[in-house]
Amino acid sequence: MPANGFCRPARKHPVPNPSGVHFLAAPRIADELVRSADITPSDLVVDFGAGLGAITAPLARTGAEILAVERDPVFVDRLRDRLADFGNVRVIPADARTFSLPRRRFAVVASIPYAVSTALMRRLLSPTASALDRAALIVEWGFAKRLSAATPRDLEIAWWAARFELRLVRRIPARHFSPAPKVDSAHLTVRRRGKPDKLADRALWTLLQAAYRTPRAPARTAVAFLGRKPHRLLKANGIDPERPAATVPPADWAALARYLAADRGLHWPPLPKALRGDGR
Ligand SMILES: C[S@@+](CC[C@H](N)C(=O)[O-])C[C@H]1O[C@@H](n2cnc3c(N)ncnc32)[C@H](O)[C@@H]1O
Repeated sequence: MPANGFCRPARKHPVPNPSGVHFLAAPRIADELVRSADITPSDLVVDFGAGLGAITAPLARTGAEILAVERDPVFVDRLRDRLADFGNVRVIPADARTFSLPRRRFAVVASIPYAVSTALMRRLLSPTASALDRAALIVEWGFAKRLSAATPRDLEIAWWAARFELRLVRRIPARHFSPAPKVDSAHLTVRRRGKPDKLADRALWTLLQAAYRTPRAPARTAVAFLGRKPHRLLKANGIDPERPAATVPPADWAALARYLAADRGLHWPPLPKALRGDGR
């Protein structure tokens, strides 16, 4: 392994790359990514699409327990050779879309393949039973913009953003990958907001459904079904009652849901199965 532990595409022994994989070729960016996830030796971290280890290697040096998931058997072999000296890294030949997610609290640090970004985010962020705590990801620029927009464009992203802080850290120009892709990427961080609360999650889903059913209608109409005084309720929770429902920050809906979950006079329908499961 090179002294800095980074895995650039090897020039002397080229790896077949028929699928046009874009390897990260900027060690500084991999370091920043790992640093932004605050990884400590007690963490369990998954690197999805580990490739030749550009991110796995700096992750290994944190001393955390690392699961490096990679679908391509050629990369799996190269990765195993390269990281053989690290007892804290397990290279797992698997598809990120079906790999069994850890049951205990975990973090993800990865440059995830563009083609599976949505499927992976759905597995990590949608189920209330997901044990994901935080993530630092390299994703396609447009995807990062959609996820971190102040006004989520649909119910699914609002559900993610209400329970996780989704922050666009910086743009990563295409030239930092080899071969360079057509579009730029982004460093995106994900952090769970507060502790999971089953009843508050049910309240949140009900509120978001109401808000995104008529996204341009004032927020007060979205909460009218509760049978509480909408103006007073929203104002007391820092939400402008006249604001279009879909422009209310997802974190504000989450705070309102926690407040309402304490109201024993209200009953919340169970979550759909896809939102309850643990993504496994
Ligand atoms: C963008 S490259 C990133 C490689 C490496 N992490 C890096 O930063 O240089 C994506 C990697 O994901 C792998 N991959 C693609 N689809 C996958 C899937 N469904 N499950 C697991 N790995 C996948 C590819 O083989 C490739 O190694």
